[in-house]
Amino acid sequence: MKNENLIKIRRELHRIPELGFQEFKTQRYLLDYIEKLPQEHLTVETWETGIIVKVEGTVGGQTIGYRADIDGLPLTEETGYAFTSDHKGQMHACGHDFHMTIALGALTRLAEHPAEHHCVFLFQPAEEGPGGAEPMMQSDVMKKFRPDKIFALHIAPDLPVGTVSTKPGLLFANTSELFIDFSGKGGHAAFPHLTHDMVIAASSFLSHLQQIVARRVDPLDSAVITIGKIESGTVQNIIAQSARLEGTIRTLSPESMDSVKIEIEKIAKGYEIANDCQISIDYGSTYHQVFNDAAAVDAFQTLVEDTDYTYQQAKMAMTGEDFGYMLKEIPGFMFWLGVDSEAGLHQSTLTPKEEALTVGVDIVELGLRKL
Ligand SMILES: CC(=O)N[C@@H](CCC[C@H](N)C(=O)O)C(=O)O
Repeated sequence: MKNENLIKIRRELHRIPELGFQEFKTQRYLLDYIEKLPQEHLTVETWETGIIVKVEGTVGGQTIGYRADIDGLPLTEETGYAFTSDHKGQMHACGHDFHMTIALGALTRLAEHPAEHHCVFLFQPAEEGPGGAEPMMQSDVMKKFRPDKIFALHIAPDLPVGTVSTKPGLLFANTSELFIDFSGKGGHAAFPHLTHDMVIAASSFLSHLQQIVARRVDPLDSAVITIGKIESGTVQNIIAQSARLEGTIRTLSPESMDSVKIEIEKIAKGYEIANDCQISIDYGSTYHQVFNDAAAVDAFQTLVEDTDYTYQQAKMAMTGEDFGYMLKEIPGFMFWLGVDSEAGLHQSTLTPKEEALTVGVDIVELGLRKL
């Protein structure tokens, strides 16, 4: 398939970003495309808003899987693209439009010329949250199509087009969402001593959270606590009776995740006493770390080095990916695909270079045929 066809698909998908488990138009778009491919070797099934496509091999034997995530983010796009999101406040700001297009490109090639072994394409919902990989793994449809090896890619804005990058072992962090609700006595702005101000409680709690990373986590280990959203108050002259912090925790090991959570809970107990308030903590969804199989990465590196594309050793990143749940059960790996964008992931101005689409299709096809 020519890059211009891939660009057309990417732009059409870019217009219709949808949040986790609401990817109805996206699923329809993907199914419409898949239905137009040669069907002789294909089996297509849906799971929730996701899709699984099996391409029967000409000989049989092992099954290799490729996973593409399909959801968008709650972010207002500011790219200035002519094909900007039709869905106000939602955007493909993490490259899932690329991931899906590349999967369709590779699927097209495989449907036309199947590999000797079987291949499975997983179009997975809800990577950004609440997480589609874990329930998809446990589904009956996955039991039927379960691959023996699996891989996936993620766009990398900081890498040039033509470069792919990964590493054996730990690639991405353990994650846990973090929702903290504060509730206390509000009142008149002029009489603070008669209230317990939840704006003050939540904002100092927020700063205190950073002390966990600075003083409770071994400096040779690593953790991130990010609060991405604060909500509190109704008007400038009422002391707020409630506040909410929304964020995420990232650690390099599941054990550090447990200790960070214990520290957060300890601080919360202290704040409840000091601010005469109630604090409730909800950890939302958690993702298992992305741990790449060393032998699979080694084989991938050899394959890529045999092409005109560049293989680069990656560093660990504090990104999360629910693909980690698939890798927990099936050997495989995730890799970065260079897309050279000045703006990074989760930014409203993310503009990955579309020349990277063909690179992605070439590499995914290679992996599916040769791994
Ligand atoms: C690749 C990527 O950006 N993934 C997301 C995964 C988010 C998981 C969850 N909603 C959380 O925020 O903890 C990321 O933010 O790393």
